[in-house]
Amino acid sequence: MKIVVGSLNPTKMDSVKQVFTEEEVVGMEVESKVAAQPFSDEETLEGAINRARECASMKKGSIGIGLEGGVMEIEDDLYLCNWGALVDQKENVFTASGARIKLPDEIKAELEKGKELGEVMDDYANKHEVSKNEGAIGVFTNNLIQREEMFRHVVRLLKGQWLFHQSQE
Ligand SMILES: O=P(O)(O)OP(=O)(O)OP(=O)(O)OC[C@H]1O[C@@H](n2cnc3c(O)ncnc32)[C@H](O)[C@@H]1O
Ligand SMILES: [Mg+2]
Repeated sequence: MKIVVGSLNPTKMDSVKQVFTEEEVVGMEVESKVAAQPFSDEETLEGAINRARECASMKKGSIGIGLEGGVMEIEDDLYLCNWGALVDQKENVFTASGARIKLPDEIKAELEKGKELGEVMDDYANKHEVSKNEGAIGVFTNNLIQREEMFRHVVRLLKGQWLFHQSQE
């Protein structure tokens, strides 16, 4: 069985490979069909589902996985949010979200100017491609939780729900 991941970002690809160890995992760039920087849970989830659906439809018999990063507001605070979706061969859709942390107000201010978090984080941390490495979650947790580990948890939640569904059939 083939797993198609809707991204070439190594944190996303590696997280799926860590969870689906027996399967062939391939990545492809697909459209999330939402803003490059989603600004709510709903929009981030929609991006993940769109990616997963497109991947699942690419090759018959394969499973599609979409992972999407975004931010969402709770009162005046902005939180990092991440969503994942798995679409199986029968077009069943499973969804799960990742851990969230509050972003500093200075990051919020930059995002409100219309910048993408990836770009803001590179400037903030004075690093290159934070989003493909530890991620914002890594920077702001002193690397205790990095982006790949956070996505790995999401992918495990997806795989587990899919396995449970299969066990009920
Ligand atoms: O190639 P894709 O799969 O699109 O990978 P991406 O890094 O762009 O990731 P997303 O589209 O899922 O995330 C939307 C935006 O938020 C950024 N982002 C999300 N989570 C992040 C994190 O933990 N650290 C840094 N940037 C993050 C990301 O770089 C994008 O600008
Ligand atoms: Mg992106």
